[in-house]
Amino acid sequence: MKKQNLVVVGAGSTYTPGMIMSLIEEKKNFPLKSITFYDTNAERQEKVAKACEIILKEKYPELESFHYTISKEEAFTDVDFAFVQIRTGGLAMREKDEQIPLSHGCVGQETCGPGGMGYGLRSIGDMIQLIKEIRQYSPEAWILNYTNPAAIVAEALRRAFPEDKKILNICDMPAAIMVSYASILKKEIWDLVPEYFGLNHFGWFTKMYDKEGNDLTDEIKNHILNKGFLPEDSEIVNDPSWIKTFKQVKTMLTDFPEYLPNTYLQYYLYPSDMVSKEDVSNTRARQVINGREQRVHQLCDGIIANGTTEGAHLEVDIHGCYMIRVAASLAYNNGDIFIVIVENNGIISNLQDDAMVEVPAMLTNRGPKPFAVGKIPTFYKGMIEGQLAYEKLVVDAYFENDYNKALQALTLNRTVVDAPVARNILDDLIAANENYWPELKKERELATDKDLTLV
Ligand SMILES: NC(=O)c1ccc[n+]([C@@H]2O[C@H](COP(=O)([O-])OP(=O)(O)OC[C@H]3O[C@@H](n4cnc5c(N)ncnc54)[C@H](O)[C@@H]3O)[C@@H](O)[C@H]2O)c1
Ligand SMILES: O=P(O)(O)OC[C@H]1O[C@H](O[C@H]2[C@H](O)[C@@H](O)[C@@H](O)O[C@@H]2CO)[C@H](O)[C@@H](O)[C@@H]1O
Ligand SMILES: [Mn+2]
Repeated sequence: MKKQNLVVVGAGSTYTPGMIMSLIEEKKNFPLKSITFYDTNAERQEKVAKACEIILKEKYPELESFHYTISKEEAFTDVDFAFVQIRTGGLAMREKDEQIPLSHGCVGQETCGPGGMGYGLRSIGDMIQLIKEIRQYSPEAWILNYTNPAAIVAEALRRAFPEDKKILNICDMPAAIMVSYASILKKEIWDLVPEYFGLNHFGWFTKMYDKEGNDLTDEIKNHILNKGFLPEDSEIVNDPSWIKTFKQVKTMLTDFPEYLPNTYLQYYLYPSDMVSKEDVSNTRARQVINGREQRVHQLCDGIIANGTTEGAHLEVDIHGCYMIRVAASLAYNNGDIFIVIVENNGIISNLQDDAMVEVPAMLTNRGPKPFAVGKIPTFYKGMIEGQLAYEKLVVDAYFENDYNKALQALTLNRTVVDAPVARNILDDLIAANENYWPELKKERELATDKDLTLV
């Protein structure tokens, strides 16, 4: 088995120690020659990197090289895989994405609704720049992106790099949900074969099988309806916010019993309820700053101070394992099935071809080979088309510097709907993102630009 050279981009992320533990756990499936960390924030990366260096020395002695850098050339030269997990604007801007819509009575969430637009218009530019730079130094590398909002980033990358078939956008949410299904069924997640369709953070499981082909869907549904639903992945099992979110699956399944919903649908199906339960001074970003970020930084500080992982609470999580198994299937032509984000091209036959959809695909060294979904029923088609139009308009707004497209996007979003509210939120987001967003011009300014170009 050829050993891989991996670069982790955005290595100062709170997910990196979990990713390293998962790489250690999965070393037989995805053996590595080298790991390089890259981040624009040297200090944030160094803390995580120094701890990971100790973890790797103890638990991955066969790894030939580990180093961290802020030089793109050093980081991106001759890599086989790039795992990209950046957060433009950091958690501080995430907090604004959540607070601004809430202050107008709308859902305040990282990837859903106006917050997703705020985050998307920040992520796109950095992501395009990074892909160009990775390609400059490693034209053949697989680029696995899980930078959020994955739906908007995937659409932007589809447009910016139409010929590049080695960029794959992925989300871990379907896998985290499957960990809970596996627990209900007393099986391993890797024994399950899903049928699923939708957009990122906006989809449904239609069926769940085991590898022998037994249909387990009703067993899962009955369990959820009778006993409820809880997170089981180590990263979120004890997190009150995730527990609340998973519990909502029972409500969604009771109201819409046909398919098993992605947890993120709660924001689109019950927006008023979600808003009424939020505290604007303690949104999810604040909880993460005081929770996961602090915990990960303390963990790293402890390992660095002791010079050993002894006594450190280190865990493997589904986020890391999922990304790594996806990479392994691409690298070694395993043909395993994973839910990933790909261009529709007829997979969902009654949805436009150029939608970036989230569906199961067989992953080979030629890329993802998605399975046909066929026609989807009216309710899901309607929901998806509204959300898709929103996502496409956000990306239009980015590439065309068009204020009106952004306004149309927010007005279409199920979590907003009301045009004056959309305008107020948009104007506040523009003010908050002045250092990050492209300039959005109103119709009159765009028309003047056009006239000047013609002259
Ligand atoms: N797709 C999924 O299902 C999934 C799951 C988990 C996390 N995520 C995403 O992973 C990312 C990381 O999340 P986090 O909470 O750990 O954030 P974080 O802020 O802790 O880490 C992100 C890191 O990226 C760095 N960074 C920012 N811009 C950069 C750039 N242009 N180049 C290189 N590095 C840059 C930051 O300095 C930081 O160290 C986010 O985009 C998050 O939404 C996605
Ligand atoms: O609010 P956060 O920062 O805790 O989570 C936001 C992310 O939520 C999903 O990822 C889950 C993942 O599904 C689970 O397996 C585990 O690893 O925790 C993650 C969150 O902590 C979602 O898929 C991501 O896109 C979000 O970034
Ligand atoms: Mn996700």
